[in-house]
Amino acid sequence: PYVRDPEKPFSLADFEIGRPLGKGKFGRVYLAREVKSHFVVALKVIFKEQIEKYKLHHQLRREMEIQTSLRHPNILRLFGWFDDDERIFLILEYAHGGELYGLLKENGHLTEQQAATYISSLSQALAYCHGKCVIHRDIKPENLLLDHEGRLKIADFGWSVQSSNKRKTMCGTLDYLAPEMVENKDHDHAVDNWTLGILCYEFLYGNPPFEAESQKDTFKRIVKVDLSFPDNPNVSAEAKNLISQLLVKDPSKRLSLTKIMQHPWIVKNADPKGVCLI
Ligand SMILES: CC(=O)N[C@H]1CCN(c2c(Cl)cnc3[nH]c(-c4cn(C)nc4C)nc23)C1
Repeated sequence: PYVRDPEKPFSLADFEIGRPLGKGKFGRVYLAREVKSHFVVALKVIFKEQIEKYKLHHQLRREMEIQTSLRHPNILRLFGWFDDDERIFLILEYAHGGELYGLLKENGHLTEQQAATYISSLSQALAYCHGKCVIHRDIKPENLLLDHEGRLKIADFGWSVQSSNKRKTMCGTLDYLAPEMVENKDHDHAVDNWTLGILCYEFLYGNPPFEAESQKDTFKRIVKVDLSFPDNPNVSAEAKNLISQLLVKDPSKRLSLTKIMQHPWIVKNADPKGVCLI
């Protein structure tokens, strides 16, 4: 097979560009193929004048250094980057299965096996990040992708790219923020544990637990932890038990990532290989 000289930097000429996958404030993401190897990637284009305008060089560099250093089956790879006069190009792993959110909206909710497998994968990915002192992986649903085997991939570098379909309602939503964040207190990695509780609820019921007509009402429901479980045959008592141990106001009292992975509902329902053939 074709082996590339590792020293030779990539350039745009090395890629054939395909359809747009998503777009956002800082640029677009395209399906692309490396010409010689036929290797398929997602190519994220960021306009330099946008970076200059918002003074975001150091944040972008930090995000790229972090993303390049993270190697985990549930974190989307950043293979490298290159630039031309007006654009920076990030060479990203392509997730063939698309957005997990699409699967959730299509079926209305996930099975307990799917939900437990994805919560387990997220917990493992976050434990890996926290182990490398990388916190605050922004795990909103639009950042969760699936590979060709249905394995979850966290695709976020802080450059939230609004994908090309649906989820316009997502941007600016408070639904996933923990109390200490909406109350603007300092927060640490325990916010991710809260978000896992939100996601687990949403995977099983089809919508986040504190959804309300207005942001103000969502805010009130979050700070009050106004949690209720509608009667639903698809949701077991163990699932509710896990969610109730994550959606706890005091960050120090939330179930740790290790305890999540050992929870009976996870042990019983999660696929050990993290693969959930859809
Ligand atoms: C957070 C984020 O980046 N969201 C969007 C934009 C790029 N991005 C992808 C990224 Cl960054 C990587 N792989 C992807 N695969 C897909 C995709 C595949 N199908 C069948 N449909 C889609 C959509 N999208 C990506 C998804």
